[in-house]
Amino acid sequence: MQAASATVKRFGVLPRLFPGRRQFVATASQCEPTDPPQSPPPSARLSMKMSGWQLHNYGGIEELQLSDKLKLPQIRSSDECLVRVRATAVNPIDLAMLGGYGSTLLNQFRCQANDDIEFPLTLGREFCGELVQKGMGVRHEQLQLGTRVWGVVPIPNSNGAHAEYVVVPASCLAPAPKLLDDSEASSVLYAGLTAWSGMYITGGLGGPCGATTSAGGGANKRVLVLGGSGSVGSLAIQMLKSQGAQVLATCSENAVEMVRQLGADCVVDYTKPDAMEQLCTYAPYDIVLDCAGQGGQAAAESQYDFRQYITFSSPLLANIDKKGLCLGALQNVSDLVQTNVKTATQRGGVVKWGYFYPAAHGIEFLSGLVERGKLIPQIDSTFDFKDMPKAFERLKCGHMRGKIVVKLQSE
Ligand SMILES: NC(=O)C1=CN([C@@H]2O[C@H](COP(=O)(O)OP(=O)(O)OC[C@H]3O[C@@H](n4cnc5c(N)ncnc54)[C@H](OP(=O)(O)O)[C@@H]3O)[C@@H](O)[C@H]2O)C=CC1
Repeated sequence: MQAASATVKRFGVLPRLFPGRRQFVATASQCEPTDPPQSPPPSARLSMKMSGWQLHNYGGIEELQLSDKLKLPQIRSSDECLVRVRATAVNPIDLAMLGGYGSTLLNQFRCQANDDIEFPLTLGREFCGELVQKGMGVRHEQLQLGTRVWGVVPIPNSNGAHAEYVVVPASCLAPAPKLLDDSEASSVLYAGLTAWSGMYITGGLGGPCGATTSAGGGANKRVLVLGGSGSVGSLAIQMLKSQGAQVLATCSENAVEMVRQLGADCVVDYTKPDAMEQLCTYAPYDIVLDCAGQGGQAAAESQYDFRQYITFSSPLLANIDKKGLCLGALQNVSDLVQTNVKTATQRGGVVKWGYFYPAAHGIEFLSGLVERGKLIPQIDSTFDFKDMPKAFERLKCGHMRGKIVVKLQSE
């Protein structure tokens, strides 16, 4: 009885904050009895305004504008959650989207889903924060109000994580691993799920179970990771080693030691004249994972053999930006076929395009690795929220050694 009244006090404020969406949002009595009695969560302190970085035009870093008068993003369907962001990260996709990359296709999704116009747009694909409100359909026991969570924002969402609050589907969230602080926890999932989907969905490394469950897999497979020093590459190496794969990785000279420490069995400095020769020595590879922005064309030009070459730098969105939906789609088919004809005849392998995919079982896989101490995030640099443009400047300079983190709250 005591617990129930405490909870009413805690969540009684929510329907008043969002009068139009009462049917989607968990209130006190609806959360009981699964919610244990807790001290008042931050939801009780939600205000209608928040700070966030927005774009009103595509362009350079100067287009990023900070405002403290933004409307909180709204829960629009019963499976969504509102999270107060404590830390977020800046990824190459943010910099690209700032310049308008992918807008032709992504706007189709955005406008269909939300009846929204293109701007304002808030970037930011991943975060660590606190669950402050959830839709009525969110029944996961682990997702209680007040839970410290980590999560990702699906690409078409126009409200990203470079703001005090973000709304995402519950499937894009999980409790943040206790071993990681907020900054570390904000830096894993976007790159981690990219590597995971490349390996297990596109590459089929663990068979059907690897793609549809958190089982992983890949023991004794030989994988070459191009760009082992960056965000995706540094996580891919650790994920592969945790599954018993043989891992070769490329990076530039000053990252060789770091990449070795991540567990790569052999590290090749790609700037050395004999780099290609060295890579040929260890071929053939079951999978080459291009985390270095090389693209499919590089597969045809390589001298080593492989079964699959999976690049995360596909021309898919750029072709559609350039030629429109129909002609761009045709161009994509043509590019993929042409690249594959070349590589099949020259190297005997296939080229595939890999993508970030926000799969709940991928998050579960990554959570498991962190909890077992098999995956340690690499942080390149950390910035305060007010210095977001500096974080973008850092990314623009390149030569990343892990992730760029932006903190909203001190830990
Ligand atoms: N399709 C998708 O859904 C996604 C695609 N991506 C793409 O994947 C790629 C990797 O992303 P991310 O890890 O975040 O990027 P980062 O910028 O964090 O890492 C790239 C790394 O590659 C190194 N590098 C550059 N050139 C080479 C080379 N020729 N050989 C080996 N290493 C090289 C860089 O260091 P240095 O220059 O010092 O060598 C850097 O450490 C990017 O192109 C990104 O756009 C990422 C996420 C999702």
